[in-house]
Amino acid sequence: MASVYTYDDSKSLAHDLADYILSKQDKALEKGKRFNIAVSGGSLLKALNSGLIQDPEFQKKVQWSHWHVYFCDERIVALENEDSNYGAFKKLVLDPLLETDGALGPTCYAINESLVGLSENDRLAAEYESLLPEQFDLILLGCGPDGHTCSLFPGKTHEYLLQETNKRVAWCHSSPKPPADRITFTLPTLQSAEALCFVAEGASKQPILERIFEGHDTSLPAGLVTENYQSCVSWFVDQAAVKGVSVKKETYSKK
Ligand SMILES: O=C1O[C@H](COP(=O)(O)O)[C@@H](O)[C@H](O)[C@H]1O
Repeated sequence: MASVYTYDDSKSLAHDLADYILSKQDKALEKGKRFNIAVSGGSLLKALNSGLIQDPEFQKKVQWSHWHVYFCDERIVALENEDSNYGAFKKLVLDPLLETDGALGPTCYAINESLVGLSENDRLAAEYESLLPEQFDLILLGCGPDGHTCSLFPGKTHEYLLQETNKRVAWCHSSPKPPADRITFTLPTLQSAEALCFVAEGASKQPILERIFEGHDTSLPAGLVTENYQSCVSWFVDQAAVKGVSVKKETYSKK
């Protein structure tokens, strides 16, 4: 079963999330020199800023120079565009890190910006796929109010993304949430990860979490991932996101 950890406020959620991420970092570095992590965009990044950058307990424990950071999905826009997930990660994690004394940053894998706007989106996805490690130690996921995760959207129009069995990264066109063109990890990439971790906060997520946890709704990509890969899935949520939802809430224990 997926683990669901619930918090009263964003700060304590971010604290335990950072602890969880570091337990995966340490486990990966016991085996080798790299921590292969993929991050999503959106609200998750604020939690990373709070837990990994601002929280004094963790600042010194993050071994950034061993981190290899990939993006679960990316909007096909210039990296400086305000819609870029890399751009948002830079603003909330990389730039603040520069202000931290002596900290070496992670290695980040962004899309090939020179292909943006050239109608070469399949190539852009394939190039990004060629950068991926064989397996991720951890993939950090968001969940949109419509139940999307990465840029895997619910509904017939985007079913082709969930049906993808060969490609590890696919081009998502006509995204219901702008911008329209994106690339996204596919289910095989998520399935092969050591650990998958969702973060969802706020009352706007409650109706969809009810469908995921109570309804076990696999028509929603976030629900499908939760149901199919249960044992390696964790959710960090706040009270507002699961208000009135019947789900077994666990207490996170420090690893
Ligand atoms: O469009 C996207 O949305 C999801 C969810 O974002 P949130 O702000 O509702 O948490 C995000 O995980 C994904 O990376 C992003 O491209």
